[in-house]
Formats: sequence, C-alpha cells, structure tokens
Amino acid sequence: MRLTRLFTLISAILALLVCGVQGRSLWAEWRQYQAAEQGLQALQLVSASMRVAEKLSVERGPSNAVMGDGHPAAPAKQERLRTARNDTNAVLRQLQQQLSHGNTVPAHQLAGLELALREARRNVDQLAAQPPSSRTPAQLDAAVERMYALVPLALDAVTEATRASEQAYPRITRVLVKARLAVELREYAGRLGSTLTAPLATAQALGSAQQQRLQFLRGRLEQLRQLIKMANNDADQAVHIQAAVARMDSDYFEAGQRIISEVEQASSNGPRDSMARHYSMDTAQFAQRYVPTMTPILAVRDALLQEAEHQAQAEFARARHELSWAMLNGAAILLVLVTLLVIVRVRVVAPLLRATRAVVRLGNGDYTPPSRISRRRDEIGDMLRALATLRENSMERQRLEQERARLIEELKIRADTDYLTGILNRRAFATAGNLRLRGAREKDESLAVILFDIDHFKSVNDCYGHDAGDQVLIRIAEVVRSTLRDGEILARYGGEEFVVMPSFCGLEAARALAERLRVAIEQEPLTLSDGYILRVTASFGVAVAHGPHAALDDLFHSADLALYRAKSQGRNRVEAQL
Ligand SMILES: Nc1nc2c(ncn2[C@@H]2O[C@H](COP(=O)(O)OP(=O)(O)OP(=O)(O)O)[C@@H](O)[C@H]2O)c(=O)[nH]1
Repeated sequence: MRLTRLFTLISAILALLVCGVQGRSLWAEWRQYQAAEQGLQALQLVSASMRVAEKLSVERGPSNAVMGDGHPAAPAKQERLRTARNDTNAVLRQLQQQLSHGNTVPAHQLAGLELALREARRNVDQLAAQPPSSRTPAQLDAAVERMYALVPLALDAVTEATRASEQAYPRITRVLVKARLAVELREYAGRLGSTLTAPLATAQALGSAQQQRLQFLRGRLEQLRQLIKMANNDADQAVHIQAAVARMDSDYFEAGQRIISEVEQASSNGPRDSMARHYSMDTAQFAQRYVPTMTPILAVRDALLQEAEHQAQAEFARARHELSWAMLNGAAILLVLVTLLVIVRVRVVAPLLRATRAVVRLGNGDYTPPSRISRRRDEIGDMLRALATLRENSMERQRLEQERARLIEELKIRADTDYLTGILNRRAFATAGNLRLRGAREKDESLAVILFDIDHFKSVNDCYGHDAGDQVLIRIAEVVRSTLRDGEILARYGGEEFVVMPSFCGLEAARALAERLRVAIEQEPLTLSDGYILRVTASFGVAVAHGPHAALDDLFHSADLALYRAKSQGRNRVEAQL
C-alpha cells in the first residue's frame, strides 16, 4: 500500500475512533441534559398540579356554603363560589398548557379530572337551584363527596409528575414527597374544617360519625405532620423550610386546632337530651378564623417546592455545564488530532514522498535540483541534506563517467589515427582493410589496393628540414583525401608511404584512380610555412585480389612489388601487378 494511502487510512481510522469515543460520551451527556430538562418541566408540572389540588380544596368551601344557603343563595356566597371556580379554572388551564408542551403526565388523567370537576359542579349547582327543604342529606353528602374525590385525582397527576421529576433528580425525591404530603395535609385540614361546617350551620351537636371522622382526620394530620418534620437530609433542614414548618406548627397545629377544639367543646357541653347546641360562631365566622390558619401549610409546600426547584436548577446547570465541557473537550480533542495529523503529513509524510521521488529521479539520471534547500534541524532535514549530497555525488560521478568515456573515445581515435596527418594509421587500415576484404569475399567482388610513396623524400628532409618534410606529408594526405570519394580508404602506411583502398573495383579502375592521384600530387604546389613552394611526385603500385582465398598481406605484397617497379622504372608513375 502506498504511503499516502496508508496515512489517509490511519487518519480516517483514528478520526473514527476519536469521533466514536467522543460521540458516545457526548451522547451520554446529552441524554443527561435532556433528562434534566424534562425533570425541570416535570417539576413545574408538580407545582402546577399541587396548585390545582389546592384550588380544588379551596373551591369546596364556597360550594358547601352555596349548598347550605337558602334559594337563591346569598349573592356574596355566589360571588365567592364564582371566584373560587375561576381560580380553579385558571390553574387548570395553566396545567393544560404545560401538558401541551409534551410533559410526562398523561393527558387522559387531566381529562378525567376535568370531567369529574364538571360533574361535581353540576351537582352543586343542581342542589343550589333547589329549595333548601328539598335538598336531602344524602344528596348533600353525595355532592360533598364528589368534591372531595376531585383532590385525589389532582394528586394522582402530582404523583405522576413527581415520578418523572424523581427519575431525573433522584436526590430531590424526599423533598417532593414532603411537598406532596403538605398538599395532603392541607386537604385533610380542609376536610377537618368541612366536618364542622354542617353542625355549625345547623347548630347541632357533632354526631358520632362526625366525631369519628374528626379523630381519623386528626390522626392523619398528625401523621402527615411527623412525616414532613422527619429529617432525611440536609435539604429537608434548610432554614426556610424549618421556619415554614415552625409557622405551620404554631398557626395550624396550635391556633387552628384550638378553633376545632372550641367547636368540639361546645358540642360536648350541650344538654344530653337535645342535639341543639349553641356555638360561639357561625359557619362564616368559623371559616374566617379557621381558613387562614391553613395558609402556613401551603407555605411549607411552597418552601419544599422551592427547595426542589433550586436543587433541580442546580442539577440542570451542572448537566448543561458537563454537556458544554464534553462538547468543548470533543472539539479540542478533534482539533488536536487534526493538527497532529496535518503536522505529521506536512512535516514527515510529504517530505518523505518528496525524498522518495527525488531518489527515483536520481536513479533515472534526472538531477533536477530541489526547489528549496531544507533548513530543518531534525532527522528529515538530515535526510534531505543527505539526499542533496547524494545528488551532487551522483552528478560528479556522472560527469567523471562522461569524461572517462570521452577519453576512451579519444584514445580509440588516437590509436587508429596517424598523429601527423590525421588520417588512418597502418593498424586501423589493417582492421578496415580486412573487414572490406571479407565483404568482397562474401559478395564475390574484386578488391584493389593502391600503395604510393613520395619520390626522393629524403632530399626534401635534407634540403628543407624535417619540419618541412612533415608539412609535405600533411599536404599530400590532404590532396589525396580531397581527390578520393566517400568509402575510399586512405591511410599512412609508414614514413612517406601511403595506401588507398578504393571501393570494390577491378584492376583497371584502381589503376585509373592511382593515375588521378599521381596527377593530383604532381600538380599540387605545396606551400611551406616559410613561403617556399615545393612540387613533389609519387610512385604508385596497384594490386587487385579476388576470390575466396584473397588475403590482405598478399594484396599488399603484390602492390609493393608493383610500387617497387614504379620506382625502379623512373618514379612518378603507376605500375600494376603483373
Ligand atoms: N620529415 C619526415 N621525414 C620522414 C618521415 N618518415 C620517414 N622520413 C624520411 O623519409 C626518407 C625516406 O627516404 P628513402 O627511403 O631513402 O626514400 P627516398 O628518399 O624517398 O627515395 P625514393 O623512395 O627511392 O624515391 C628518410 O630520409 C626518412 O628519414 C617523417 O615522418 N617525417
């Protein structure tokens, strides 16, 4: 796998791993945050549900007053009932609105409560519309019971909402349970008061059922009071909660209960033979004194709710804070990872690839210099500098190899060339001649050799000096070369002796060529460096070989014999083999 692909693969795997781990923890934090948000909403629902329960309790008083009054009921009592019902409707609407925001309390629970409330009110209105004489105790009891039955329905909604809230914030469970107990306490306190409403209204002694009910309610109230006062954790003992509980003790359990005891006392003090009693207060006065003593119970509820909300807000803030941290952490880790990968890519992988390409280029003999010299002080810098040195060494080696090849070529040329005239020497001629002779044999052609020697050359040396003799040799070579055609070989055979090998031809053609050369030499005025002009002649011997057994030595021998004859017969002439 190529390095870039491997790096990309590793980067992708790392990024996936980090994203996976970060995503997991982020998801967990997000879930917690969402749970905390829902818990907060549920808490508001608890509060709203408790207010509904409270208002339903409150509505019972004016309802009883209207049912216990004449026909029609006194306008003030009717007005109080209207106000109480409006208050209940308002908190119910609030609860509905909160439910519409996707809360955890099932909507059917609220629908059931609304239905029951409508029925209970209709029942109250029906009785209030009848003359008092036609309202039977059973009907009145049923109407009151229906009103009583509403609060547990509202408390069911509280329980549902409490459960949802507890799931999000387990630590506030106790506080919420106590708030619910406070609501119940308020309800039972109301029922306690309601138990006395009929005896007060009718100025009758308390019946045994009513007395039993009073006992039961008192016991329940005390139970609830103890449960609320039970210290479970620090939150329960918050100063404002303790203050609210203390006020409930003094206002309700002392002052409120005293009012109840007063009525009880008056009931038990009356004549044994008659149920008629004289109470020091009527229903309205009782309500006026008793109802305010229940207010601190709601204050306890509110203090507990406030504490729960305070804790929930703190938990929510913590969840939000942790979510933000998780997001920041995730982003920071991703950023660090990306930065590291970019650094590794830019600082390691890319230079390695550049170096690899440079090495491949060097291997292919491409010595293009790098675009910039690395100034890095690390190992990659060392490698790039080593590469530059390798490139320089390779270039030097290539230069030396070229020089060597050039020298070898020059030596080769020098080995085949006559140092003075620049034409082929005897050795090179032997090689070329043998090659051509082989060709002649293969093609069954004739091959000729023309050997010529400058006449009286010794006297040139003697008269004009050895340098002049050299110049004559050089000029003779030039003259002959310019007379010959391509493919006709000329070589210096030794001293003042030259040899020509024409292309494949017979004896007559060779003789004709020798004659042309003789004339050319004879007619060429040779100007020496010191201004002297010389004319020289040369004698030629021509020989031809043919057939499969032709040999270069034999050919030379024959030509030499002919040259000898040319010399001996007067020089400046051409003689052919016999
Ligand atoms: N200047 C010069 N002279 C050379 C060179 N090679 C041979 N010679 C001279 O050539 C002369 C050859 O002389 P000879 O063999 O007597 O022949 P010749 O004087 O040419 O007389 P014939 O060949 O009989 O016509 C000698 O004096 C050699 O020294 C050379 O390279 N340069």
